[in-house]
Amino acid sequence: MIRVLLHRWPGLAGLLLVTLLAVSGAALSVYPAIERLASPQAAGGLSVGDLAARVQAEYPGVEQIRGAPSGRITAWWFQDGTPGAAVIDPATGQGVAPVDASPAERWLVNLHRQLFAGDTGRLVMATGAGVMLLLCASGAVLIARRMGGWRRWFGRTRGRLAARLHVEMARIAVAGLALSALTALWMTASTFGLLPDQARAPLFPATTSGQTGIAPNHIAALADLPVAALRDLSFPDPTDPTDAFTLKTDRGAGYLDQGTGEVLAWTDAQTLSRVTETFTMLHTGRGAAVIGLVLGLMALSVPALAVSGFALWLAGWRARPRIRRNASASRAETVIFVGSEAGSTWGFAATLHRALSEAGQSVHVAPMTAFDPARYRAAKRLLILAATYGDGMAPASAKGFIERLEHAPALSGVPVAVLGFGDHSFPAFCAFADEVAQLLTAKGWTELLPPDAVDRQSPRDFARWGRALGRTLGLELELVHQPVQPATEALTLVSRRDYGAQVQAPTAILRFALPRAGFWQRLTRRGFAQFQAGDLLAVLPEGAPGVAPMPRLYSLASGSRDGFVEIVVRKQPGGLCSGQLVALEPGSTIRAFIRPNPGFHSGHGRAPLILIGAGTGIGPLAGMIRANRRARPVHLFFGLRARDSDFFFAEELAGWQRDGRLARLTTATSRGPRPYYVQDALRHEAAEVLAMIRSGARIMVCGGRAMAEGVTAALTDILAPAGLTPAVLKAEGRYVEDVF
Ligand SMILES: Cc1cc2nc3c(=O)[nH]c(=O)nc-3n(C[C@H](O)[C@H](O)[C@H](O)COP(=O)(O)O)c2cc1C
Repeated sequence: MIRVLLHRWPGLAGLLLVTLLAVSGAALSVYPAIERLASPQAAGGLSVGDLAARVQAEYPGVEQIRGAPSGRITAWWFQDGTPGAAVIDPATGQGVAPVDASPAERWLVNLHRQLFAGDTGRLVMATGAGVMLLLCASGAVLIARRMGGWRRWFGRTRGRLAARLHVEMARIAVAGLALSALTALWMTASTFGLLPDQARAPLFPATTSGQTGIAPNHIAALADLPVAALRDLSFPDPTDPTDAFTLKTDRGAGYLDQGTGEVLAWTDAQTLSRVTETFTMLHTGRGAAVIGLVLGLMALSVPALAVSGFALWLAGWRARPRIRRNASASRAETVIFVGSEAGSTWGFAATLHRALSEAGQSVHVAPMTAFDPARYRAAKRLLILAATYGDGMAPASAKGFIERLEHAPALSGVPVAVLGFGDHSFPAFCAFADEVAQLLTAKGWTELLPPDAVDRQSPRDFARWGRALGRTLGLELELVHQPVQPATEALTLVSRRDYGAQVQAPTAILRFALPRAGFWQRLTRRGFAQFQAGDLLAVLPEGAPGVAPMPRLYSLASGSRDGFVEIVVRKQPGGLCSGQLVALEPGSTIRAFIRPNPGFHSGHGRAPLILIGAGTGIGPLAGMIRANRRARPVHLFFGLRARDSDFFFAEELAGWQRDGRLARLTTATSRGPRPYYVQDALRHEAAEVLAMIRSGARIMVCGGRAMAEGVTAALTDILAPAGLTPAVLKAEGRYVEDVF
């Protein structure tokens, strides 16, 4: 509700208006600082009386002197029949600069306050400020939720780049943006006379002394008044004895006799008008130039927030299949939650929605991020379809679900079923769905069905679960879902290098030409337009005609900047896809698409990298070293069987060592009189490894499961003297694995 109604829709609707307000406001924020630097300031002890006398000496026809909170003094006069005005140097009373703002500033002010459209424009801009305030308030609540509480406001952010950027900018800028929006609304209300804050001048005195000619520096009320407190001093007509000085200060307003200097009438400013003055100062920065500049800088985050917010919405919108006739959350009997990263689970959810709707139920489908039990007033059951990513992590559309579930009371009489979507070749098979199921039980939710899993988007697994669900609900439920694969590209093999024949493990490094990315891919930097080593190439094997093949995933040993697509493939005994790939000849083609794997990217920092790989696991690590053109310190531990048979990338590794991309290479060969594995090499170099970790190194492991377990055991021992564990490093994102 907060995310959608109070943040997403107002944000999308007000995107351009709020951006325009913020950018013009940021540009205007520099003027008060310039004004402050350019305006001569009054000396500390100077009184308004002395200032007025100095100005009068220079300009005998002076009519008005104004003081701004910034310290700028301006005067208006009438001399020899012509009006004049200038910024005044208080030390001399002489004009030093013209009063008028520059044309650029005037143009910006007109745009920022009223869109060049008078009162209507003012109201439009005020609506923009209102939307900004709403976005700040709802955004702050969403950040607190995402971070797991207000106290963790500045905690580590995770997730996609656009989401991270959005949160990181917002949590710094939100207070300033809210202040700018609030003060803008207040000023608009004051402009339209909606606040009872106008400094009410007292009634003009009915009688005066009838005398004229007192010098301003002889008027006690002016002699005691510091220049900083002056807002406006209007001089009387010396030929009219019934006229008087009009004085406005930061404390109030009144009239002074032009013959005796006596205070004829006075009204103190009301609290509200002081609030208005303070708010105006904060908003415009006039009188508080540094605050103005800081707020201006914060306003500059708005275009970036708008772009990242829009990109997030667009990505979510594109990833979600259109669910037709989605019942509202409050009326649905069955609520289906989807945890998905790449979108395929949404397809399963759409099939389930259609089948249940056809059986006469009202069904609502939502991402797991929208979980809010208070809304499901008519719900009789909840169904959770959750994929798993990384090392048992939540997928994008389930971020924050665990925290929400922890804080929500169980709905009584509303049982829940959890169906995991995963891939058995990952060690943490459906681990996120398992975590959800366990937490539901711990929080006292009733189980509708025992937790189940769909392996590699298997239509059979899904249909089996559907039948079990049907039995529980007393329905005939036949779920037929054939997952739709992303569009594939044809890749042509350009070269191959063969290894492993001597150790009965035929392996090839296959290099394909980079296919031309389509317009949309280039625009959104997806697919073959933008990938890096560690992402996955999903290859569709040739199968029996009419049968949709499941893609097989291979870690990429190259990035799009390399200009080719490279993978390392070992022929698996009886393996359909690996057999076909290893048999490819240059010129032949395969069909494939890119699966991003952001959890296994080397990142951009300068922190050292410890890369550990065995066998074909060297592939993505070699690609990361090739991309290391800025010579970040990289230490590679490479486990192979025998140097003369499967030392993949041997020549390139030597070249990368020479040109600084690879700082150090340690190989461990397992075949021979004394088998030696990467975990042995790690223990052997424990001191160096620990020193690198202490200096902030990130560890990346790629290869078979047994090797990864051996590495974890070795690192457990190596880290112990520093009071660290692999689990701690994993939680910090400094220890990542790509295990098969
Ligand atoms: C980079 C990556 C990491 C994955 N990690 C796991 C994992 O740790 N455990 C698991 O069971 N499945 C894992 N999977 C498999 C996905 O969970 C599975 O393909 C799922 O059906 C994807 O659903 P989605 O398309 O809705 O995101 C991973 C898939 C990818 C591409």
